[in-house]
Amino acid sequence: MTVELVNVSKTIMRNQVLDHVSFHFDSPKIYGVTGRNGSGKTMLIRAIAGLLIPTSGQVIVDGDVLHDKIDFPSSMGVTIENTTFPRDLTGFQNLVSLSKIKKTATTADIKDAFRKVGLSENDWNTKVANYSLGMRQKLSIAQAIFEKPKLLLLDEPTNGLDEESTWILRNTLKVIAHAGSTVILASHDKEDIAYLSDEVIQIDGGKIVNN
Ligand SMILES: Nc1ncnc2c1ncn2[C@@H]1O[C@H](COP(=O)(O)OP(=O)(O)OP(=O)(O)O)[C@@H](O)[C@H]1O
Repeated sequence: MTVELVNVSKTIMRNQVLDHVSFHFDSPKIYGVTGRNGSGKTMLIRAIAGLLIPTSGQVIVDGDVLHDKIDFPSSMGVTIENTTFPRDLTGFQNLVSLSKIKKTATTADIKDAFRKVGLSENDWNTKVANYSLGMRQKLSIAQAIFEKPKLLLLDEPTNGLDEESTWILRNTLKVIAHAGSTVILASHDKEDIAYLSDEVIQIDGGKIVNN
């Protein structure tokens, strides 16, 4: 999947959170977006996901302009900070209920996604109310990958993960990219960026500063 940002700017309450961002994302590749707190990483991810409408400029996904012909990229998985899930359902029940919306994934795909993020069968049969922070993070990533999206957008994916889980996830992301997807991840973690990125995007004050 290709994503083209053409002069994308966004102003929220006089704060310019994205400032004339132009970039071409391609597959199969992992893009690491990095920058200090408040630099605009999450805003960039949101704009690509169709969750933020630019004040000016365009986001073009596989040739289609977002908020014109389409509202969201057609094949997309996304994690945004503080994703919430119904707490009385198990992790497995949560993903089964999501899979009923688009009908693009089987229960085998869901179990496969749990394994790929390091959630055990015991974990995925536990109610989300009893999940730790790291387990919720894994569920959020499983939610993003279970439909095998062509575009995967991840905001701080290793936040809250222990070392073993971090490596399981990093290897999973490499496999997903090599299978042909475009992966864009925002991270503060230097090791995430160094190990995962085919291309690094440094952002500051809503601008890409390394291109
Ligand atoms: N809901 C909001 N309304 C208005 N401004 C916001 C909102 N959320 C974030 N901002 C502002 O947008 C700018 C970019 O924020 P963003 O969340 O993209 O930063 P970030 O690089 O992801 O930061 P962090 O590393 O802390 O996650 C900041 O100036 C922030 O104050």
